Amino acid sequence: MNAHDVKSVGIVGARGHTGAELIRLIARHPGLELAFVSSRELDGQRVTDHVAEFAGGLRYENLSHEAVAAGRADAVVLALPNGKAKEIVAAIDAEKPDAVIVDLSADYRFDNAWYYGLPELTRTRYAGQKRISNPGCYATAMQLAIAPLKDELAAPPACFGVSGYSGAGTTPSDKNNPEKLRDNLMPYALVDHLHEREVTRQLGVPVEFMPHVGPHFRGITMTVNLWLQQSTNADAVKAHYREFYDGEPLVRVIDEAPWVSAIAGKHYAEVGGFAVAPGGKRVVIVATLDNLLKGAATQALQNLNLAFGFDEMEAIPRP
Ligand SMILES: NC(=O)C1=CN([C@@H]2O[C@H](COP(=O)(O)OP(=O)(O)OC[C@H]3O[C@@H](n4cnc5c(N)ncnc54)[C@H](OP(=O)(O)O)[C@@H]3O)[C@@H](O)[C@H]2O)C=CC1
Ligand SMILES: CC(=O)N[C@@H](CCC(=O)OP(=O)(O)O)C(=O)O
Repeated sequence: MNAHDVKSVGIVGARGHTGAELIRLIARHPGLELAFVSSRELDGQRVTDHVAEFAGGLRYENLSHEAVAAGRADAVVLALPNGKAKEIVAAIDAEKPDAVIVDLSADYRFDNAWYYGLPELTRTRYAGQKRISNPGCYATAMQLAIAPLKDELAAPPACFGVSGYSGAGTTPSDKNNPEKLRDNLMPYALVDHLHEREVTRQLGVPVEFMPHVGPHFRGITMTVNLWLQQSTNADAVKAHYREFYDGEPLVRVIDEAPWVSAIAGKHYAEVGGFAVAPGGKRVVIVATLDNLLKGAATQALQNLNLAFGFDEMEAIPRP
């Protein structure tokens, strides 16, 4: 890769869990470099002191929206909590409309002007859009589990999800308090979670989602109960999923129900289980993924690679 092909990326909210993962991924990418990393709390501190995989003298900066927009980045990744993107997007729209923006929050997932980037399911809709909304972590797991059967459904899929507590970010709450989570499983937002609406909108079929947070740090287990119109058997369902995800390095279809401990720190999702109830119309499928990687940073890198014309898997370790 020639030096002039190297694209620069700025990260806003770079102290957070997903921002740190993205710094690690960009550090190993031959075609990307970091232009800036913005954080209020870490202003002035060296990135190497927080992300060991990063080499170089770059320091975190507390940048205003205007400074972000005026920065030299070809792409800006927003890794801010929900509800914080609008003003910064407006500043970039005004100053540098051709810059790519990848937003990790939920703020643009319902906006038709933005490309929704779940590559395995939506990449054929990518047509050079510069505004990219990165899917939610649970929403990624649900869509990967349901999409191959979405046209066969007889009822809304019921999705039981359990997330590690890194899914709740770094702002202190019960959901990321290891003391309160010890020996515990915390149900929350049992109807109308944002990801329920996100998946319903993206797949075009209603889904029912019941989230929980557990005592582990990273990784999601999504167990999905699907009622089908026609009866089937486990071998047929497995074969259908293998064919649907054939050639997808970041979706591994396995026979058994996957364990979350196996995908923590991994870039791919696993989909398996494929239990079929007597009668053949009720199927249970389990998907696991690392919420910080395929559920966030790895997916953001797939989207950046797509936007810059790199191989979609560039710098993403293969299974
Ligand atoms: N965690 C996960 O598993 C996933 C998260 N996401 C989404 O990605 C985004 C980032 O998530 P995550 O990395 O977990 O978040 P964190 O809470 O870990 O980090 C958020 C970052 O944004 C900065 N920030 C700027 N403004 C605010 C503010 N008003 N309140 C709090 N923090 C602020 C933080 O502080 P500072 O400025 O001091 O650096 C920090 O750098 C969120 O929208 C989240 O919903 C999506 C998929 C998965
Ligand atoms: C355990 C936990 O709290 N998880 C978060 C989801 C994290 C995520 O993907 O959130 P966004 O849709 O906000 O990007 C939640 O349920 O809100």
